[in-house]
Amino acid sequence: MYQHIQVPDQGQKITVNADMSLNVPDQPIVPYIEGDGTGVDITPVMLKVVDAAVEKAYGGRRQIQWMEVYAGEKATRVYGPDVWLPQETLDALREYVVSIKGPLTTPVGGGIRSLNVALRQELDLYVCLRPVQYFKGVPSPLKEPEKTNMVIFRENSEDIYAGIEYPAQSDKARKLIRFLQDEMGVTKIRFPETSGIGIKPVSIEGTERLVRKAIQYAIDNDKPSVTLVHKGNIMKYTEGGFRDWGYALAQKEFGAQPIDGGPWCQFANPKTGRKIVIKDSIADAFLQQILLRPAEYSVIATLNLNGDYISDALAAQVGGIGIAPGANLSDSVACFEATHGTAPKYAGKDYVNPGSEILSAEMMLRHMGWKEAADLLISSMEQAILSKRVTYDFARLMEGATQVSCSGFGQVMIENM
Ligand SMILES: NC(=O)C1=CN([C@@H]2O[C@H](COP(=O)(O)OP(=O)(O)OC[C@H]3O[C@@H](n4cnc5c(N)ncnc54)[C@H](OP(=O)(O)O)[C@@H]3O)[C@@H](O)[C@H]2O)C=CC1
Ligand SMILES: O=C(O)CCC(=O)C(=O)O
Ligand SMILES: [Mg+2]
Repeated sequence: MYQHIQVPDQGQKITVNADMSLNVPDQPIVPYIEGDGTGVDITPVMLKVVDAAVEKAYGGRRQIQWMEVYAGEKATRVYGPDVWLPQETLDALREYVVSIKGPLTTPVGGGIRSLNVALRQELDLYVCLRPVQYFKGVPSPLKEPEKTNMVIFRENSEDIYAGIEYPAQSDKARKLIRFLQDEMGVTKIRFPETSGIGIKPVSIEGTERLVRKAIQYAIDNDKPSVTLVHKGNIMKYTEGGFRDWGYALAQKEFGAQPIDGGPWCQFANPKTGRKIVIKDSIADAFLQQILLRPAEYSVIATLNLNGDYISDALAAQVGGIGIAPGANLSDSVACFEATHGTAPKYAGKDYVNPGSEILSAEMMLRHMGWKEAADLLISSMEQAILSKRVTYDFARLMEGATQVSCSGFGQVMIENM
């Protein structure tokens, strides 16, 4: 029994088998978080468009029973002023296995820590999976945007996102700095009296489980390469560790052999026989190469902060974060969410592109094995874009476009199913 979550009368839970495959009933109960800011605009549109696709694909035989759960500002209205991420929200997301969320606001500087990060950490959703793919007709700053076709595996549970940091001039910052100076012989904190300080944990286990998923994805989807993106020349034992442990895992678990003495290595895809190259790139160079030579990159495995930057940069190459979907995954639980945030200046205006959250739902349907409904979301979005009835973000860059609202774009998609 929940305090504020209303479990739908109809429908059943999705369950997980011992081999981590899913049992998906025809009427699964799927929790959703509306989200802050533009969440109030895009989430209702996503629900409506997904319902229409499921109805069209299965003619009433299948239907999602949506169950609202609360986080962020809405949670504080439902549960009380300081309750941002209620325990029963976490319980429900775990218990119902597959869920979707709108964006949640995190203040800069002080205030609450990120609820998005907290959710990933509490549920150990260690993979942030963000596919970046071009839709025909989308305006892009690149001449050949179709050459950008990558899938980001961003480590979601550690790195500087662990939130171990202390404000400048606080007792804890002073204590930690004194410890570093007195016990660890550190002399290079330039202004010790006024430094805020943060800690960046990166582990062998955390790296291995992420890189394993990235390589398995390359095998399952017949991809030519996995690139480990890091800044290991500077952060040798965290980002450099990630690179070394990633290569070691590829050799140990997938039988990869060094190319020309390494460190790049390769193995034959056991499903197709085609070779998969494991390579690495230093993050700053990588950010220029994805613009200049995007076709050379396919699956990307990277740490939390790099993955955050790279996600938005790659999204821009194929038309922006209006159509950038994502998933947060553990071995059993999945919570889907857009790459973008709450875009507060547009909140409540029925204005922004709901495409990222709809495409996140497309990933969710595919994860559930509801391929026909997922395919309908893709084809109807393609049609909507080709007909140039698009939201402001595309309309301002397209010639001859008709600008539609957030809900209007949902309606155009439904008409195209
Ligand atoms: N997973 C999550 O819940 C995330 C939450 N956040 C949080 O969101 C808040 C705002 O962050 P901010 O840095 O402004 O980043 P946002 O991603 O919210 O917005 C940045 C810009 O991206 C464009 N954009 C965002 N959403 C859409 C959309 N649906 N359709 C079209 N364009 C869009 C807009 O560009 P333009 O101005 O050009 O129109 C917007 O100004 C912060 O509190 C941040 O912490 C951020 C990222 C992820
Ligand atoms: O948690 C936040 O507020 C921002 C997170 C973010 O930018 C991301 O996950 O891409
Ligand atoms: Mg981000």
